[in-house]
Formats: sequence, C-alpha cells, structure tokens
Amino acid sequence: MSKQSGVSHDPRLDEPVNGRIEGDGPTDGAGPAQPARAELTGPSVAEISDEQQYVSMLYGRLDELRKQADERLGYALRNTGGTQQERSQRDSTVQMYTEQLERLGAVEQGLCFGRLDLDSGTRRYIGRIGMFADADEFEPVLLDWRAPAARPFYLATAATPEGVRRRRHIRTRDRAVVGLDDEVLDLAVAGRAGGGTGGLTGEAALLAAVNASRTGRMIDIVRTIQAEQDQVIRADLDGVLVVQGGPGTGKTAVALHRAAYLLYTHRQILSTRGVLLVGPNATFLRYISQVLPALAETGVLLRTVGELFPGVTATRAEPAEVAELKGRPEMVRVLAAAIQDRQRVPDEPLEISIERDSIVLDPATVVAARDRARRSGRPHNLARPLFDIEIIHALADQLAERIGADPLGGENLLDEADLAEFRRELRTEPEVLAVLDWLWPVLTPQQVVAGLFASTDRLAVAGADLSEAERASLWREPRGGWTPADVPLLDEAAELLGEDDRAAQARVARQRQAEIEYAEGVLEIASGSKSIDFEDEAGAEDGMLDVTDLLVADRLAERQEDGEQLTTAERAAADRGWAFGHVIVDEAQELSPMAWRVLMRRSPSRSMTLVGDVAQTGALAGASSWHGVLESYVGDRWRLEELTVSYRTPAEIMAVAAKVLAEIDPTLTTPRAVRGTGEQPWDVQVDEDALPDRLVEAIRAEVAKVGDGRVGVIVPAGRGAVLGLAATEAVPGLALGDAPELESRVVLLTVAQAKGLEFDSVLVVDPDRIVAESPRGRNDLYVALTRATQRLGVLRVG
Ligand SMILES: Nc1ncnc2c1ncn2[C@@H]1O[C@H](COP(=O)(O)OP(=O)(O)OP(=O)(O)O)[C@@H](O)[C@H]1O
Repeated sequence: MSKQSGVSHDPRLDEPVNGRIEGDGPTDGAGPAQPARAELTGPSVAEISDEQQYVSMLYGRLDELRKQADERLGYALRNTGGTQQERSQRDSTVQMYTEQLERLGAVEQGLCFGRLDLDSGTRRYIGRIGMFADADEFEPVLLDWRAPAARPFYLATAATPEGVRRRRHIRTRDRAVVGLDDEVLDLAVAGRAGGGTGGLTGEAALLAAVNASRTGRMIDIVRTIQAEQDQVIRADLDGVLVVQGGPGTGKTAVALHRAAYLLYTHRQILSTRGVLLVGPNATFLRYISQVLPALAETGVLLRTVGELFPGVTATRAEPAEVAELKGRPEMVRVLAAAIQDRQRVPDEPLEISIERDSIVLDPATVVAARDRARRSGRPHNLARPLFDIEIIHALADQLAERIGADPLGGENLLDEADLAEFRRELRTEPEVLAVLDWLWPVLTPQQVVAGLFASTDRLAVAGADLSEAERASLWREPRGGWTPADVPLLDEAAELLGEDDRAAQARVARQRQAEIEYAEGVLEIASGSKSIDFEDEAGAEDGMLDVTDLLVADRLAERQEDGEQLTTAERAAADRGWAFGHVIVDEAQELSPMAWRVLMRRSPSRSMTLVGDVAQTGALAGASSWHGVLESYVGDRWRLEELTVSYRTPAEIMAVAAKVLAEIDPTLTTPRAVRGTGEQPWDVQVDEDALPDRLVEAIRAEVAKVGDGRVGVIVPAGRGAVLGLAATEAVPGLALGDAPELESRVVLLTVAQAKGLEFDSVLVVDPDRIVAESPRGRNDLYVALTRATQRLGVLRVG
C-alpha cells in the first residue's frame, strides 16, 4: 500500500510537527489536492520564546478584561434599589456583563493563533477576539479574526501576498506556545520550492487539524480557514447564498463561522433580529453546539425544523413514506380544505331558543354568511367575526320582522335603533353563541392537524386529491405526540387559521420602545427630568401621564410578560412569528417543500445561507436541485458558491465513495481530498449468522487502531436493533439509540443519524441493505462511506 501523502500521521498526535511539510503531488479527481506552497521555515527557540512573551501579555490583558467585567457585574448585582426604570436598566447591565464574561471565558484555548508580518514592517496578531492595549486604545494588540485587517491571514498566497511577507501559525496549549509554522510569501522562493498555486493556506496547521483524533464534538476551524471557505464566510448578508459542496468540504464549519462573522460585522441589526441555524436532527445540533461558543458567540438559535413550533415537541416516529407525503406542497391544499370542512352548514333549519322566544336559522342563510366570510380572504379565525355579523344580522332581521310587524299591514314598526338592540341581545344569548361556535369554530393548529389525521371522514374530504392508500397512511391515533414532519403542517395551519397577533404587536411595541430608549439615552432626555417611581403613580393621579411614564408602563408590561430579561434568541424561540435577521440551513438538501415554507416565513427578508449537497439527499421529500427548492421563493435571484476540497475524507476512501457517486449520477464528481493517509479501506464478506460476532471483532480491532479517536458503526435501520444488542453486550460503553452520546469511543447509528457527523474510523455494515432500504439508498451509502477521517471498513452480508 503506497502512501499518497508525504505527511506522516500518528493518530495519537494532535499537534503538527514543526517546520517544513512536504506537499502532495498534483492529482485528479479524488486524489489529494495540491497545496499552494510558500516557503516554510522552522522557528528558532528564541522566536518561540518571543512569541511566548507576547502571548503571555495577551492572556494578562484577557485576565484584566475578565476582572473588569466581573467587578462591574458585581457592582450591578449589588445595586438592587431605585426606580423601576433603574432596576430595568440594571437588569440589562447584568445581562451585558454576564454575556461578556461568557465570551471572555470561551476564548481561553487558542486565544491568539496567528501573526502577519507585513511588508511595511508592521505585525498583526490574529485571535478569537479583538483586544486593545490598555494604554493605547487605538492600537489593537490582538485582531479579531473577522476584522477586515485579519483577512490576509486566510487569503494571502505567494502569488497574491496582499502586502504580507510572512504568515505565522502560533500553536498554543493552555497558555503555552508549543509551536510555530511560518510561511514566507515570496513567489520566487515558492517557485524554487516547486510549489503550485493549488490554493491551500497554512498547510502544516491544516494537515495537523484534519489528521487530529476526533472527540465526538465538532471544533472550530478558525486557525485554518481556507480561501474558498473564507469567501463564503464573509459573503454579503443580503440575499440567498447557496453553498454546495461534497462530503467533508467544510460546509457545516463554514456555516457556523459565517454565523459568527455576520454577528460581528452586522452586530447592530442581527443582535436584535437574531440568527437562526437549522440542522437536520438533535444529535447533529449537539455535535456542533460547542463551535459558536468557542468563537465567543452565544446568541445563535440552533434548531431542527421540528423544534420551530413553540410549545410542540416532535419526537414521534413515522415511516419515511408518510413523512414524504406530509412534506409535499399539496398538503397546503389539504389543510385549507380541512379547515373549510370545519365551517359547517346544517342540513336542516336550526331552531334556536332565545329568551322567551325562538328563531330559525336556515341553511341558505348560513351558506350566504359563510361565503361572505370566506370572500373576505381573511384566515379562518380572523374571519369568524365577519361570519358572526352576517348571522346575527340575519337573525335580528328575522326577529324584527316578527315582532315589529304592523297588525294593520303597514310598515314595520321598529327602527334601526331597535334592530341594533336586538343584535346586541342576540350576541349575549348562550344558544346563539353555541350555534355560532358550532358553525364556525375558532380552532388551534393542533386541533386542525390532529383532528384531520384522526378521522377517516375528514381525510376523505380534505384529501380528496390524494390516493386512498395515501389517505390511509395519514390516519393515526390522536394521542401519541407529533412527528417532525407534522411541524410544518402545524405552522401552515397556524397561517391558514390566522393568529391572535398580540405577541407580534407586543414585539413591534417593544422594538419601538427600544428605539425610544436608545434615543433617550443619546439625548439624555431623562437626565434632567424628574425621577419617576412608577409605584407611587403620581403621574396617573393627576392624569398627566407624560412620555416617560408611558415608557415605564410599557417596560413593566413587557417584564411581566417575559418574567425576566430574555435574550433575543430566547424571545425568538418562543415566538412563531419571529422574523430572523439571517437564517442558516445546514444539510439543506434534506428539507421538504413544506419545511421550506416554514423557513421562508421565518426569513421574510430572504437573508439566508443554505449549505448542503444534493448528492447526499436521504429524505424522500428532500431536494435534488437547488433551483427546484428556490424558484418559487426568489426565482433565480440566488448566488451559488461551491466548495471543492474535502478536509475529512482521505483520498483512499474518497476513491471508494466516487464509485457510488457515479452510480447516483455519472456527471457528478467527488471533491478533491486534501490528503491521503496511506490506509486502504477494507471490505469483507460475512455470513448472515456470523455478522454480529464479526462486527464485534471488527469494532474491537478498530478501537485498538484509532488510539484515543472515535469509531462509528453505520448499520441499516432494519438491522439496528439486533446488531445494537450484540454490540452493546460485547463492547462496554458503546453508544446507540435515539440520542447516542457522540463522545463515546464507539457509536452505533443509522445513516440518517450519521448525517453530518464524522469518526476516525467507520464500519459500514451491509451496504446492499442500506441501498435497498430506501429509494435514495445510494445517496445514503455515499453518506455512510464518507464519514471517516482515517479508516473505513465495510462488512458485506451474504
Ligand atoms: N479549513 C479547515 N481547517 C481544518 N479543518 C477543516 C477545515 N475545513 C473543514 N475542516 C474539517 O473537515 C471536517 C468536515 O467538515 P464539515 O463537517 O463542515 O464538512 P461538510 O461539508 O459539512 O460535510 P458533510 O456534507 O459530509 O456533512 C470537519 O472535521 C472540519 O473541522
């Protein structure tokens, strides 16, 4: 077996070797990418010691900032008295310093990781956050990686050095500098070294990162972002950006770093409107959950689509075919019909008893009222008052005709005022109200969706366009909870029903108030004015409420409603109608058309980043083209960026995956692998009966091979239970089930669960069955084969 990469790797090493790293030769297709070569020089002991001094100074500064924030927080917490407004301001201060302390705490590891030496002689240190020296607030001692001035760290090459003479990667462990990797960006030197312009930056640090043992949690790539990734991360906020890339090209990493970049660059707008990041399942969200905090950003809301309907937890399971059906756009019509089906017309005239009398409501009157209410175009619940008006008017007219009839045959004796009085009375008649509720009930989304699926009659009416088998597949017991595919239906039903928009109005009022407070602060309006204690209600007593009183009253109302100071992310999570400043969707190819409708509603400004790979689509309702997904929302007004290098999957494994990809679509190509490992994937044929034992043997062997790394066992869904049982008995600590603990040394999971994850070594069990289990089975196999960073073994059955 030949080594394709000149980089030797010991899985126990998580730090690269200092000095020059040999690059790979040029290759095609799945072969390793060709690194851009600049001159790499080895640092001297003196250089390490100089950097240590600087880095120690930075940590000293970090400690000072923490101490400052801690003291200010303590001061704010002790300051408990004052007016309501003062207490409210204190709460905001407490929140601000708490978040600041969290951020400063999160950047402890790898605070500073880079240095640029410019032609001008200036040095710039690059790190996780920006810091100024205490004495000179204009000269940063550390540049935030997201600042424009830090960008050459990721982009400069020997061919386009951007004024950079040398780029240095600084490796630290805790607070100690443990290594430096230097690149001199000099075209003449690079040419002599035989380097091309393949486009990798900081290759020693990069190769160390991609070869490091996995921990079961994703880590950030801030030290080694590559130029094509940087382009995506720093793309404009506006519009829809699609990032297409094969397995391991860093789509998830890029999506997360983009969130951090956007929050840094557009802090003002995004901290109030929020950023939503949507992932395919809860396990995946746990896998990525540490990345943003390590980038000092805690304000991004991470959710699956199934978690986007406040108050609903969607954990019920259902067959993939039913989820696919629920994800079809036709379901909008089905739901609309289900709601119309709840607007009843009696078969016979209804006799309604009212005080000492009775009236009759005939079907034709109901039909006329129903049609007028429908014609208003209002959603069902909001059209109900119109329906009520029509019916009440008809009933009042009927009463007036009877009571006011002139016995002598003249004109009706009652006037408009009498009619109005009748209407008022009718509105309070319990039997009238009960009839109105029956004819046009006010509904919740839950009532509509659960009621539809629990009734064959309702399904027959609303699902008239579906086949009988499809309708039958939708039927289910009303109890038992919600599935993830139900959530877009609930959201759609909420739209069709129309909502009590008090929450939205309160939000608008709060935003307006925040603006007023801001202006107030700037202009110092309040500083000269009287101190107002809302509790003494002086303003209310003399009837002279001024603007400040109203502000205080409003703030009080908000605080009562919230119960406490909520962050933007918390408020957004609780509000179905929240419009996010930016929405990022990972594994976007998996979403159904109905799920897209939910996300588009959460992003009325269409400021979105969608990352995915249409060749990896596993969900039956998922996408096979980005055009198909986006056409009805933005036409062709979306931008496409492609990522072309796989940092996860070594060349040897990518070659195996390439064969499966060719079967999916011969026009598709795999990304170029950034390196080879020299480890050839292996493949064994196993008898059905021997499978559990052979699997256990293979797991044990792989555990021994990966050192402190992780082993992933990917099984067909239909074999999960049996193999899981055998493996848990034989391998202590093996994780499996609905929410497997990814930090375990061995994790057994299905392809759907493994989406987006990675392991040092992967065992794929029974690939034929994985393919046979789903119409998108080949895509699933492609996903399974591309989860390993080092080793791949395949156990074929039969
Ligand atoms: N620039 C980089 N430096 C170091 N590691 C990187 C870089 N880019 C990506 N990686 C690593 O490569 C691995 C794959 O990245 P990621 O999961 O983001 O890929 P992906 O495109 O989302 O893959 P998939 O489509 O298979 O889910 C991760 O371990 C990530 O940290």
